[in-house]
Order: sequence, then C-alpha cells, then structure tokens
Amino acid sequence: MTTSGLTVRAPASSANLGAGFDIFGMAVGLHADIGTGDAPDGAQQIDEHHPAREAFALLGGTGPIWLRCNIPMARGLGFSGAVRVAGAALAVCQLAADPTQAVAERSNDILDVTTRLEGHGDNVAASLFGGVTAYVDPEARPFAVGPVLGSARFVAWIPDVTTSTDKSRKTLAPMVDRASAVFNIGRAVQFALAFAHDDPAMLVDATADRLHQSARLPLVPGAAEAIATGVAAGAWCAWLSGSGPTVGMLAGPEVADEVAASLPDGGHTKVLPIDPNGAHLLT
Ligand SMILES: Nc1ncnc2c1ncn2[C@@H]1O[C@H](COP(=O)(O)OP(=O)(O)OP(=O)(O)O)[C@@H](O)[C@H]1O
Ligand SMILES: N[C@@H](CCO)C(=O)O
Repeated sequence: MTTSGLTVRAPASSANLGAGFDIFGMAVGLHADIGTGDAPDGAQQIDEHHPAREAFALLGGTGPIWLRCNIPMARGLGFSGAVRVAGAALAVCQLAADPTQAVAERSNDILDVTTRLEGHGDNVAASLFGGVTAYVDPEARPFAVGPVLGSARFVAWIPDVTTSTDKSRKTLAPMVDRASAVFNIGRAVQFALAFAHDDPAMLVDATADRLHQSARLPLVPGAAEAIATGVAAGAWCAWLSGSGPTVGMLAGPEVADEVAASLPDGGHTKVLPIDPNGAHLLT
C-alpha cells in the first residue's frame, strides 16, 4: 500500500507454451504494479483508454490510477493481460471491506472480465493465478509445479520488433486439419504430464506445435534460429511466446545463463523465474 492508496501487482506471462494455443500460460518474473493514491517513482498516471483502466472501471473501480511496469509491450509477454488483471484486481480491492482477501474471493469475476477484454484466457489466467495454468473455458486450472520445474528458469529472447496480438490472430487459418489437431493434443498432454511428474525430460519436444507457430515464426527474423539454438545449448524446450515476437524456453537453473548467451543477435535476453504468486495486493 502507498500512504494514501492500494497497490496491486500482477506478473507477465508467456502464453501457448507451444501446443496449448489459447489454453496454457506461465507467469514469469516481470511485473505490472497498479495503484490508487500517490504514484511512486517510475509510475505514470493512466488515461481512460488504457487497457488497465477499462478493466478497473468494468469491476467498479473509481478515481485516478497509476501504472509502474517493466513488462515490454507487444512483445508476447502478456503486457495487456497483466495490466488488465492488475486493474481488475485493484477495483475489487478498492470495493472490498477487507482488501487483503478480495483478489482470491473475486478471482472468478477478475478472470471473466479480463478474458472478455483480451479475447482469450491464457495470459490472464497465468497473471491472475501465477505458476503454470490451463484456461479451460470458463475456468482456469492451475498446474501443480513441483520443486524441479519450480526452480526452472524461463529464458526469453526478446527481439527489438513488436507484434500486435490482434493483427496476428487475424492471420491464422480459421480451420485446422485433423492430423494437426491430433499432433497438438498429444504435445499438450505431454507438456501437462511433465508438470504432473515434475520431470523435465518429458518437456523435450512437448512444445512442438502445428496450430500457430508455423504461420508466425517466419514473420520474426531469428526466432526459429533462437528456438533451435536454445535447445541445442541445453534448454528442455522452446516456443514462440504468445503471438511473438519473443521466444521463450525452459531450462534448468545451472544452464540457463549459458542458454541465454547462445541466442542469436537481433534480440536481448532475460533469465527469469516462474512467478508462483499471481496477482496480489502489495503490502
Ligand atoms: N496507453 C494505452 N492506451 C490504449 N491502449 C494501450 C495503451 N498501452 C497499451 N495499449 C494496448 O495494449 C495492447 C498491447 O499489445 P498486445 O496485446 O498486442 O501485446 P502484449 O499484451 O504485450 O502481448 P501478448 O498478448 O502477445 O503477450 C495493445 O492492444 C495496445 O493498443
Ligand atoms: N493465445 C494468444 C496469446 C497471445 O499472447 C495467441 O496466441 O494469440
């Protein structure tokens, strides 16, 4: 809390995780803080057109709000999902008799409003609940994340270009063939089983995809190379993060820096933890 207001934090997210298009999400250690009252250093007041403000207003929030955020926009790291979740969560805290319980008590409302605003629930489920999630309409199903995969590092290769998620979705074919559907179902199950067994070996090849990556990867120079190079350097798996342009990968903590160092020019890298917490009131 600031001296005169409330502050809510929500993490960035990587969506799809390969085969789980519009389903899987992973919260990662970059954050959007949104608050009422005095804005701290580095924060900006946000206007009525901002995605966070829309979510805040839809859940009954009133008055000026500010944003402080280290999530890059339009890079496939769930900026819009995180700020919408933080805005919606701030509204329920503002309205609650006990703000400390409000995000948990009204998580269904936050998920519902932010999914409608986003048009898909994968990013917001991860930003709201933390960890690794499956959005199975209309609910979010958090994965159990055991000690081995809980200590994994999310290595991000973040190109200098941006991708509009809305525009990118419109370029995807509306129909998929049965073989591609079967391929993706198998990989998505494999990915979920890797977490159920806390077994990184099962992640190998689990992020292959035939629903969206083949259309999107050619639009990002260096992205296919980043996937191949990261896996060759020791990452268990790699995928196009959300609609891109970022490539995400999971690696053990002992090789994560080496994986990051191997990635091609044309993007900067970050080595981040999986964020286990999701949206919460900062104390
Ligand atoms: N100040 C603002 N006012 C209005 N809209 C904004 C503002 N800041 C950001 N946005 C909107 O936020 C969205 C961010 O882009 P987009 O949803 O494509 O990327 P992202 O959330 O970072 O990535 P992804 O969902 O692929 O992980 C855009 O729709 C942009 O118009
Ligand atoms: N599932 C969404 C995620 C966007 O971050 C997409 O791939 O368009």
